[in-house]
Amino acid sequence: MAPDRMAIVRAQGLGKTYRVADKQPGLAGTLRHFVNRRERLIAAVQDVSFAIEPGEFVGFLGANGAGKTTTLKMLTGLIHPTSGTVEVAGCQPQRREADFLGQITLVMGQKQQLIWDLPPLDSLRVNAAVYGIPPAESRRRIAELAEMLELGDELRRPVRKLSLGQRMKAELLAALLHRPAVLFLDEPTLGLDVNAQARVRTFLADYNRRFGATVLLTSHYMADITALCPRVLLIHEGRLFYDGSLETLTQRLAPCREVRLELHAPLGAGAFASYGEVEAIEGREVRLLIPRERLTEQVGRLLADLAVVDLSVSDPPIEDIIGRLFHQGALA
Ligand SMILES: Nc1ncnc2c1ncn2[C@@H]1O[C@H](COP(=O)(O)OP(=O)(O)OP(=O)(O)O)[C@@H](O)[C@H]1O
Repeated sequence: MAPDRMAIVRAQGLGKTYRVADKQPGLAGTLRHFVNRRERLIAAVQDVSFAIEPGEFVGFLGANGAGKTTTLKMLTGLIHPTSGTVEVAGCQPQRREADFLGQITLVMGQKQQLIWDLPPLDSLRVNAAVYGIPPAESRRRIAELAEMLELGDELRRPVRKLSLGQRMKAELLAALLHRPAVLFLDEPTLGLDVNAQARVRTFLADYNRRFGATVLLTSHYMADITALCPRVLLIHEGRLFYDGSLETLTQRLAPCREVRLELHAPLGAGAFASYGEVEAIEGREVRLLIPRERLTEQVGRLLADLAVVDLSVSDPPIEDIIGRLFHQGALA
């Protein structure tokens, strides 16, 4: 890849190999390991190169264990690369210098920084002090972000009393108080209900537009990616497989939608063969994959031909799409 002078995030030949103890379970295994220590190497990320320009909103896709979190940890300096180089906002992340930390933020859907028993406002005051933001400026930023996030009184209630969606919005506020130029977001909508997901999404789009922030986002929800990310990076078994527009990727991925049916009575898989590909049958519930261009026609036929109690259409989970893609060898 040609070096890109404009890039705010740049990875060049990035790799990470973990060393793990190769120990058999049980006491005998522990003793054997004690006298004959054996290690196994896991190449979590291999030779990954990409460059992201300021203000871009990039989706980072890959199946479970593909290497996304490991890459994000290297980009934020939490772990050192085994090979290659990383540069973010002109800094080397692994040095964890104050200048670097002031320019980035990392939000992990499964982890929280807000203190459970305190209202978010208390944690926000601590964050403001840590980043050296003067009180008046910090109040102004909190008010601005709270308005964008539709947060009010929730900031005065202990975190443990907030809903998951309110908690995630407060987490985002805390993560953005220091106005980072680069946002690394790892599953920020994980477990949220559909409405809360949509609100977080709207906020992230507004934030990116208003502050020109650069965002690298991982999500298992295809809707997050399609709503926010014109460009995607796709990683598979630690290697970068695709870097380009989401549109082109979607055309390469099986362009199917998932149709869920509830029937009056169970039917065998053969009954659905002419409508689409059967993903799963559980009693009276059936999931089918139908190519987008034939969706209207096939749904019409299903409703006309079968005793359907309920029907819904959605994007198949991103995991399924990517899993199928590699299974079919479309990119491999
Ligand atoms: N600390 C660690 N020690 C050893 N192996 C690890 C460690 N962290 C991750 N791995 C392994 O490295 C590989 C990549 O993991 P990583 O967490 O980066 O994937 P991911 O794409 O983020 O997956 P997920 O979507 O499940 O979070 C996996 O095989 C994982 O088991």
